[in-house]
Amino acid sequence: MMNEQTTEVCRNSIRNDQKRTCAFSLLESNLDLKRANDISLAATNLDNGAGIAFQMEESIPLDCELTGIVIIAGLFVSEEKPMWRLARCASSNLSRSLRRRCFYTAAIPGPCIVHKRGTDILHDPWFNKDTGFPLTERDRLGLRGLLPPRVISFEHQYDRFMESYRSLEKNTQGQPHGSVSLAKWRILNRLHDRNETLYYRVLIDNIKDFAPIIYTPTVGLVCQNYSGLFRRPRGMYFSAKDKGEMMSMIYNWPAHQVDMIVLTDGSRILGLGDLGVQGIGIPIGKLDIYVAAAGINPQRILPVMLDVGTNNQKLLEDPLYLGLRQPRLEGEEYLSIVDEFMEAVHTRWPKAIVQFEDFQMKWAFETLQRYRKRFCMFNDDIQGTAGVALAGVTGNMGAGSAGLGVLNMAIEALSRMSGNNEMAVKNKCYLLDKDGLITKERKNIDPAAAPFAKDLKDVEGLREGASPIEVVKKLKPHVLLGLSGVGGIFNEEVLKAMRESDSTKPAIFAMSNPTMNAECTAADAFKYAGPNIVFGSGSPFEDVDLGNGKVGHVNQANNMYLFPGIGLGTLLSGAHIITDGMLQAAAECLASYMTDEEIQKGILYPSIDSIRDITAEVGAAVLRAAVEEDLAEGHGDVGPRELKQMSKPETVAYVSRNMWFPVYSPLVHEK
Ligand SMILES: NC(=O)c1ccc[n+]([C@@H]2O[C@H](COP(=O)([O-])OP(=O)(O)OC[C@H]3O[C@@H](n4cnc5c(N)ncnc54)[C@H](O)[C@@H]3O)[C@@H](O)[C@H]2O)c1
Ligand SMILES: O=C(O)C[C@H](O)C(=O)O
Ligand SMILES: [Mg+2]
Repeated sequence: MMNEQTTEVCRNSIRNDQKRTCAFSLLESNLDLKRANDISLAATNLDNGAGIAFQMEESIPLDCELTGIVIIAGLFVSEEKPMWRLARCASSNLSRSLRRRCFYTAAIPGPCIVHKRGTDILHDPWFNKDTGFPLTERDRLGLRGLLPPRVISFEHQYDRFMESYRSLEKNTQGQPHGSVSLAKWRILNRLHDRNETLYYRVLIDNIKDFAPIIYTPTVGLVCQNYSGLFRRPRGMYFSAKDKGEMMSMIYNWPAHQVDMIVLTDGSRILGLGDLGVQGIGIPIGKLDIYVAAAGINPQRILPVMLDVGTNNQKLLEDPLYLGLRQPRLEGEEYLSIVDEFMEAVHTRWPKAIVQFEDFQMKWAFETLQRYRKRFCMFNDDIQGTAGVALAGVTGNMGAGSAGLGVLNMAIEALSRMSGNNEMAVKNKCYLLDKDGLITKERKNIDPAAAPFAKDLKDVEGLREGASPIEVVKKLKPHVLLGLSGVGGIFNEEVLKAMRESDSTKPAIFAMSNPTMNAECTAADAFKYAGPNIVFGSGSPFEDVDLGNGKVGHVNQANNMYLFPGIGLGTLLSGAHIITDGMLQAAAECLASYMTDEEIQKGILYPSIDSIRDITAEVGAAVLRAAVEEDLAEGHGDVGPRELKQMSKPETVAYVSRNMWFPVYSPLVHEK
């Protein structure tokens, strides 16, 4: 606990607005820096919950010898520099083990009201702290005797988990990649089921290592094996059998408030096709990213599976399959189920945002048009993918929901950025699907693809249905974008043809997921198309060693860079719909995030490690677009007028400040 003298110095410093002195006092005093919770609480007391601001950059010399645990607690520091960013910056030079012990939090947790006691708390991952319950709390909540006597700190629990994870990595070396990834997913999933605070903390701190496990690509494998892996339900399942019941079912969800829903019908899971009810893994993974990247409170998220049957024969015949054993509903029958679900959600949580994910193309477009003016929703594959591909799009393979979504938005943005009219930009984009180049000669052309179909007289030397190699050889494109879901279609011949690109730095994006479905690997892209390419892939690949100390940089061109900011920005704006303007703002924000120098080096996106920074920027861009369109109704205590008055940096700071961060809150029981 903080001693009397230090408390007094800090109190005075705050009163006199000498925040720096206060920080120094904390560091130089003889504090017992081993008890994170104690310090956080002390800080809360000092400022009556308004928080302490520590000027971290100035107050902790980067080379100082730190023997204890550094506790960085307090609220937001200054408009331009949110607390956690300062903290991250200050802690970046510390050793790995000390860094992990830095508690940078944008807000000191207030007490959390819990309506249960005893084992019910231990079995509730929202509140459970495992061995971390302090003795006083064990008394208050009827937990004495239900846990081993020793109280283990959060940091200790964290280390314990990471040790077991690292030893799993060590012990499974050399084993097949898929089974190792599943074992890693299992250990993380068990923690998720048991203790959400610790789970999200390890996820946030190790996002680069863990994203490939809880999200793409391992989540694909999890979905494929879901029925066998199933132990406990997560999220909600609405099925065709629930027709007429959804309005009451929605009240079965235990949380009073839900901010973010990710919904799938399982019909196009990554590039793996129709996985029926097993697709629930996708909403779960996306929402984990929402918590980690956007700081959406995990008590306010809801993964949803809309089970309308499956056309996957293998699953229908699988005795373990957990979904409805019937073919997919079609037409009006299908839409009536989605309608009922949307109405039910809107009735209970009118402000909840619904992200449609991995719907097959026909329903992806149809539902987007049907709901986007009535509900706060967006389709991530159509609308969230565009910005990550916006680095420059002139050639496109895969005329599905993602490919068309990218084209639509990219044409608009590129024409705005370049000053060319949309038609001029569109003329430079060529669309291929499973039947090759799409031209006006195509029979039964999909209405969504029709605007991009080429007139044969404008594509001299090419024919309807021209193959990728024909198109690449003829057009010498600057950018080759793959959203086909078909692994390996950027084969050696196609990649070699990209050497003749008119650009000195051609871009090759193999965006299909998971890894097996990528249009090419990073290694093949650099090997066959040459070292000068810019490479992006939906699933992560290792950077490629090009010899002579040169590295072929791999960019993860995945909509995870955008959707968390779209959701968070919309939520904080209080807008009741998500407009093209808001989505465009998100895309342009990401497109302008990197410096020219970085882009020259082939680095198109920041490291996943800084996903919270990016999300804060994207979220702020979305929020400001909502304000400009007069759609922002405000959120919580912050009304539309305050939002309007915020400068750009103030908006970024506001967004960062509203990100939830996992720390154990004191639990208070109420009947
Ligand atoms: N990286 C990302 O952020 C991101 C975002 C969205 C989708 N995706 C991936 O993109 C892929 C497609 O998603 P979608 O929603 O557009 O699916 P979709 O089923 O709607 O569309 C797939 C399209 O690819 C075309 N196609 C199939 N075989 C082809 C071939 N051999 N050559 C050229 N085109 C071919 C199909 O005709 C169709 O037009 C999936 O693998 C998905 O995981 C990635
Ligand atoms: O899920 C992903 O990793 C990206 C995208 O939404 C997809 O459908 O592939
Ligand atoms: Mg998707």
